[in-house]
Amino acid sequence: MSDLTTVTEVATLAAGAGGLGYAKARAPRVYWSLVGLPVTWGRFSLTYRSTMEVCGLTVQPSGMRAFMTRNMARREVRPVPAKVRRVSPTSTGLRVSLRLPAGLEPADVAAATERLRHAWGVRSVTVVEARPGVVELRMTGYDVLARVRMPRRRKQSGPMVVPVALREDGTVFCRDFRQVPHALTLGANQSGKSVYQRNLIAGLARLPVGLIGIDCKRGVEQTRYAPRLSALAATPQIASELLDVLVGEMEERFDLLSAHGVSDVWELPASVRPVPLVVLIDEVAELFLVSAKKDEERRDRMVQHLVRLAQMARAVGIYLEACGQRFGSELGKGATMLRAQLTGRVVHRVNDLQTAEMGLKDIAPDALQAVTRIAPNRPGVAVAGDTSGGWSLIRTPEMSSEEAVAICREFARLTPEPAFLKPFRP
Ligand SMILES: Nc1ncnc2c1ncn2[C@@H]1O[C@H](COP(=O)(O)OP(=O)(O)OP(=O)(O)O)[C@@H](O)[C@H]1O
Repeated sequence: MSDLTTVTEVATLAAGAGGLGYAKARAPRVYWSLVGLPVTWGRFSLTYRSTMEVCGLTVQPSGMRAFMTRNMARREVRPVPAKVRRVSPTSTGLRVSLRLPAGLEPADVAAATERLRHAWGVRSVTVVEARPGVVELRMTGYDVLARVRMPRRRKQSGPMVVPVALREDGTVFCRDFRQVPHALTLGANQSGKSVYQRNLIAGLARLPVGLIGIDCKRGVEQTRYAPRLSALAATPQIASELLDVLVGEMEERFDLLSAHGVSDVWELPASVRPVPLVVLIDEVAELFLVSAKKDEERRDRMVQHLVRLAQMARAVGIYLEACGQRFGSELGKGATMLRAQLTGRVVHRVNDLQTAEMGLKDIAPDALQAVTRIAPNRPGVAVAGDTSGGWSLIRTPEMSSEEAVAICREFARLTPEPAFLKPFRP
């Protein structure tokens, strides 16, 4: 929908069917730009000082400043709030950069976000520390996760960065494989895991990377992405052989690094750098489960290979992206060790607190409550955490499997076909 159409739509909705309230519900983004933004900006400017004062976000002025105010300016001495450095409107809200006075810290502002949200009548307020002494207040004017629309223009911020979802504060959540090489996505049935994977695959498909699928549910999820997959394992037996080959490839890549005297694949000249590989594992628990005693040896070997890849393969440009309903120690030997290496975590709605703990307790314990509050009628909403202890509420844009398949077909020419993966071509 073009902006012009949307503006016209708002006007029509407002005029015809129930006024601005109706328009607000049907086209919140345009309603925000036309009505919400000027109102909120005005309210913010007029009440900033008093709001900060009642929210306890002020400090006593220094002795000199109090003296000057009292004796030179002949004004009443009032507590000092953070200095507003910049106010910038966005398509989803308002961003305010604040210089904190001595005596206030970002945690003080973060603790007052609920009060600020009500005072300025916005949907959410998030605090981000921009640098020491400066924080950014990110306000959203409406529920941006109700119907996710990713910004049309996006900056490519790295060779392995894929935008996959929108955060509650209106910013884009990206999966950056170089920063967080391995990740785990958890969630109950119908919680939105497949749509998350589709967004990820659609983003990766556009990049010069090799995609390797491991889908032991006979390939029901991943076979459709075959045009863009360099390899696919649809049974535990083939997955085991594929992991053997990947570990061999990792060792060869380490030899290449040492021959060039570097410790990371990205330090190699582009002409000799091997293509980055992303291993997408659907329903990771399937790799751990065995139905007969004779399969145990294969399972142990496979888990051992996965743990080795997770521990070392980042340096040689091999990344793991695992997905499943649960991933606990009950899966057996190696499960906890592997999970500890999958440091990027995205947890959708889960059936019990224990599953949420498997995903987030070791990296962002504060986020557990947020996971348990995800409503069943909001598939695709998830908590994304990482090892920095930070977390955010995200939601993927809805994407059908046909759309993802079409993108894989469109970018099929980018599919690398290295010789060592030939036996596993889908
Ligand atoms: N971000 C989203 N926005 C809107 N609808 C979504 C979103 N994510 C998922 N859905 C819808 O929720 C339903 C379940 O999604 P999905 O198939 O991704 O769940 P799942 O966790 O993979 O389920 P299962 O484990 O049963 O395969 C689908 O109908 C899908 O269209």
